[in-house]
Formats: sequence, structure tokens, C-alpha cells
Amino acid sequence: MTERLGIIGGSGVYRIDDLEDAKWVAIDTPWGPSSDEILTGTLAGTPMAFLPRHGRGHVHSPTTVPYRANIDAMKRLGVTDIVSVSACGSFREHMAPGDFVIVDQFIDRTTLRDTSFFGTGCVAHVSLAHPVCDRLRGLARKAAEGLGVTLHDGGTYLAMEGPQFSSMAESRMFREVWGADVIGMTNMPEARLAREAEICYATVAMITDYDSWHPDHGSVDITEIIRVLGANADAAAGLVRSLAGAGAVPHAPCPHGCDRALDHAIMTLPERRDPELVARLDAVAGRVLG
Ligand SMILES: CSC[C@H]1O[C@H](OP(=O)(O)O)[C@H](O)[C@@H]1O
Ligand SMILES: Nc1ncnc2[nH]cnc12
Repeated sequence: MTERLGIIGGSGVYRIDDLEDAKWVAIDTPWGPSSDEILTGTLAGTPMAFLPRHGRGHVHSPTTVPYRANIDAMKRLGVTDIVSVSACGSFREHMAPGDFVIVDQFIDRTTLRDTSFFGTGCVAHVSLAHPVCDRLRGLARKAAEGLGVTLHDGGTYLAMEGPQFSSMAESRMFREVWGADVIGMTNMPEARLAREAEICYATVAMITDYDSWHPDHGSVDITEIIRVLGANADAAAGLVRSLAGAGAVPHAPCPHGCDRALDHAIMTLPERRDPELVARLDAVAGRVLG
């Protein structure tokens, strides 16, 4: 199968331009439909698969995004590496609206989502100590250089359930006590599921606001977020173009083992596995389930 670079576009990023042989394709998955059709094509010679996380027209809330279907569909299309381009609030004075942060860690505060492909009848435990693929992160950082935006190399992304923004007390706690740098609502469980599907994953956080902690910036305001996203549209498009030329695909074996995450992860004895669940795992875990 053709290997592809996957891009998951967040708020404000609903399509990518300049693809050769561009085609929106619907992929059937055992986890239901993905957020939208997936845009396939070639950019800078690289086969691509682009998925608007919330769907074109922003249909899905952070809670109702079908994360499992999205990752499964990307896997079925041959995606080996996914870069998420996401709108985020900032907990750091020096990470200002308009800046990009190349995230390297996550804290998961989501509560209402399916967080795993595995379960009763096929139990698996993958490592998530380093949820971001360091090689892909390096490529994303390089791709973001020269876009004319201020870049921050490394940062902890806190994923909240939403859809409401944080209270000021939460915002202060996340920043002062928990050490988070940016906040969003979507990259978990996406990163967990990508790891289970043995897909390298990295996030470029586009800072849109100072959340609710900053004494000089009042509380987070969606109108302002949309304004910043609009102002960043060219930089986001430039990022995707240079990511395509960054060499993630064709995919060499991942030095961090993201693409072998299931090697020793499945605990359930073959004779005790649920055939229905095993069948649903054909794309995600077919490599190890046979
Ligand atoms: C439009 S502000 C809140 C919304 O934006 C972010 O989405 P995404 O990560 O898909 O760019 C955030 O997580 C919320 O879903
Ligand atoms: N302050 C914020 N909190 C959560 N998600 C966001 N997305 C953009 N800004 C955000």
C-alpha cells in the first residue's frame, strides 16, 4: 500500500490546497464514520491524507470527534505519520498568540471519550511515556522554521474535555501546579490511539489566546481565537507544504519504536481473544494479530 503523510487539521484548518490528484475519499471503518471524508493527493511528491478533525464546516465538538474512526481510517489509507495542527491557549507569557509550539508531552484531562481500540477480549498495553514521536517532532520543527512565526521547541499540551473553556482557577492550576504550557481539547485521545495504531504522531500548536489566567488579557474569547486563526491561515498552509517536503514519507523504521508499539503489548492469550474485536482490529493491529 502507498505510504502517506497524514495531517489532522484542527479549528480553522479544514482543507489543504495545491494537492495533485486531489480527491475526497470516504473510508469505512469498524468504529463508524470518520469526522469527514479524507482528502488524498500528492504534495511536493509526497502522498498525503488530510482529515479536518471537526469536519468541513466544523460539525463535531471536541467530545464527539470520532477519534477511533479517524485514526483507523488514516491507517487504512497507509498513513504512517500524523501531524496534528491545532489551535491552543497558552499558559506562558512568552508563548504568545500567533506563535507555534512544537509539543513534546501531554496531560490528559478528558473524561467522555473512547480512549483505546482494545478492551475485553483483546487487552493491550502500549507505552505512552513519550506520546510524541521525537523524529516526527524534529521534522515538524524544521518544517516550521522559516514560516515567519515565532517557534517554541517543546511544550506540554493539556487536553481538557470542553467544550467550555477553563475557569480561571483551573487555568492557574494547570499552569502553576501542573506545569502545562498549552491547552486544547482534542489531541487526547488522538495521540493515544495513534500509538496503538503504530502511527508516529506529533503536534504543532498554534497559539490563539492566553486562556483565562493572564491578568492583562481577560478571559478567552472565541471571536479573538477566530481572528488569530484567520491571521495564521497562511502560516498553517506553509507548514503543511514544508511538512510534505520534510521526508517523513517514505517511512523509515521509527528510531523510537512508534511503528512497533504493539510488539509485546497484547496480553490476551490467542485462544481467549474475542473474534469480533479481533476482526475490528484488522487495520490497527493486523500486523501483530495476523
Ligand atoms: C476554536 S477554539 C476551541 C477548539 O479549538 C481547538 O481545536 P483543535 O485542537 O481541533 O484545533 C480546541 O482543541 C477546541 O476544540
Ligand atoms: N484556551 C483554550 N482552551 C482550550 N482549547 C483552546 N483552543 C484554543 N484556545 C483554547
